[in-house]
Amino acid sequence: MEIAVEFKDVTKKFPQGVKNAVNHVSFQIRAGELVTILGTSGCGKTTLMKMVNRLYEPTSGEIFIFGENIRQKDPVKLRQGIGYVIQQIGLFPHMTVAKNIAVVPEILNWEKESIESRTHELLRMVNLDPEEFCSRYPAQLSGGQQQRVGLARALAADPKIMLLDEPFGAIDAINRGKLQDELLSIHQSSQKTFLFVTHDITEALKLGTRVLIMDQGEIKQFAPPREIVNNPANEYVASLMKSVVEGLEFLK
Ligand SMILES: Nc1ncnc2c1ncn2[C@@H]1O[C@H](COP(=O)(O)OP(=O)(O)OP(=O)(O)O)[C@@H](O)[C@H]1O
Repeated sequence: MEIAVEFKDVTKKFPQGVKNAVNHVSFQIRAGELVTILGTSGCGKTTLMKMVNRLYEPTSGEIFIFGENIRQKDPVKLRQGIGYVIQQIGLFPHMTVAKNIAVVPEILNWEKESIESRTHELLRMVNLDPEEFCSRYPAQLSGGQQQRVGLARALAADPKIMLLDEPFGAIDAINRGKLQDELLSIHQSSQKTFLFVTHDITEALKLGTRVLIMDQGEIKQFAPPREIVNNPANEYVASLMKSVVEGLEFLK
């Protein structure tokens, strides 16, 4: 099986940081996996993710994407091939929904007709009617709709890898559940490799083909959800899983 993302002994220390934000981390992600990265606030999830598209550079260690050392790639070109969705969305406020989605295809000089048909296809994929939404501006959308457009924009140029950093963090529980289901079906139909950061244990277990659990910059377990639940590798993972069950204790 092809390896999409590989970290080899990667460490990141920020100049002001006392400890390493990411501490000697090694792992491999196979093409087509949806890996959720789970851990409490400050454990290094975002730092790990931002090294994949070179928003941060590792202090030491090497990162490979489809076998290529990303240090040898132009960061701008690298990012054009990697979709990126964050909680704060970052849609361009002065551009319509259609223009927002078309940003990368336009940079890549796609034909006008291809851009238009791709925009419509993507809006349908994230359950927004193109007729209704193409010409709206971000301020005229709900938070959940904005997040859907953010997802469509990240998918626009058909990247092989998608990075999602707490993309549904600010969405209410009902819409969050719907977006999770849509993400699962997009993942299943697209064959892309997804890395999805969350601090929500249920979300990590629901979405991940494998879950990468971090604590204090280190990997505590990297395994399929069922194995994490049935065979936690250590006390830390066991206590995380216990907290999910205990969260439902009040129902008794
Ligand atoms: N630019 C920075 N400069 C200095 N320290 C940083 C910087 N960014 C993050 N850190 C530190 O690195 C550690 C890991 O941060 P990171 O943002 O990766 O955590 P996280 O797991 O994504 O947390 P959260 O769930 O709260 O977003 C934290 O201790 C944080 O304070």
